[in-house]
Amino acid sequence: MHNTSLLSLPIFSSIYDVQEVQLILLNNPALAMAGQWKSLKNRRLQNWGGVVHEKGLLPQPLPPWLTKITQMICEETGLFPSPINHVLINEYLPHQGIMPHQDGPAYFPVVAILSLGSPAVMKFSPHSRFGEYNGMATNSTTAVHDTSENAESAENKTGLCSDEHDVSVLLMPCSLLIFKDEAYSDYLHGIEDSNVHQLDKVVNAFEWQKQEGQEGALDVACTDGIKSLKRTSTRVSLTCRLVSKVHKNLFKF
Ligand SMILES: O=C(O)CCC(=O)C(=O)O
Ligand SMILES: [Fe+2]
Repeated sequence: MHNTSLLSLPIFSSIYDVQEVQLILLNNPALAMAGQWKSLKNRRLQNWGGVVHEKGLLPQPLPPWLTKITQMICEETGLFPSPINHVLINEYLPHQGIMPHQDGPAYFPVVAILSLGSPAVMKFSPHSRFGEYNGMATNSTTAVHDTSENAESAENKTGLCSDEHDVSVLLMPCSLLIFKDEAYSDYLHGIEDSNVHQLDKVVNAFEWQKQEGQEGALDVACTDGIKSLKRTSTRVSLTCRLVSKVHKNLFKF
């Protein structure tokens, strides 16, 4: 994919402050309850809204403290044809991330990620090049997943080839990232397992530049002219999506 196509990607169509939401969430006991978390190799996960299968969702109602947020996202963005019905909460320690992956086919192709806590950088890499470089069909070489958990077992191939078409986004606390269209279908997204994230390809550098020198600004280091974000505390994210096909009964699949 060419740079022009990358520039026209509507992946940052809505980034706005949701400080009120952070207050609701960080005061919510469900987030603190150990029993709600599933520990994965490199992060912890809470699954809300039911079980996602390839053919649809076996639903469970979202709790009111989550629908408050998902309704707000639907209303503000106008991008979801029906209410968001599935939310994953991921928790990352400073050295943790999520492998490059593509979200599964069960989801409506618009993703809203609310970031809380420590900032981090998410990288979008075109996955057509995985096919080119590895001589395999694109879909079989990417970590397409339904629940985020399968991303753990996928092989990370980002080191194999040029990253000139990669695009990175700084995920600031209390921001909402929406990605859709080509960003959903033609790109993998991931967060590096490192407590230092490079800022040189970040498209929304103004987000941290406007805070430079101020109290509470990002912890940025500069080595050989390259600026990097130092991750020092936990990040929590809410990945909000819509599974269009909802099954009331497992046996009707
Ligand atoms: O934590 C994030 O920002 C990304 C999570 C994600 O990509 C996913 O749950 O599919
Ligand atoms: Fe994802």
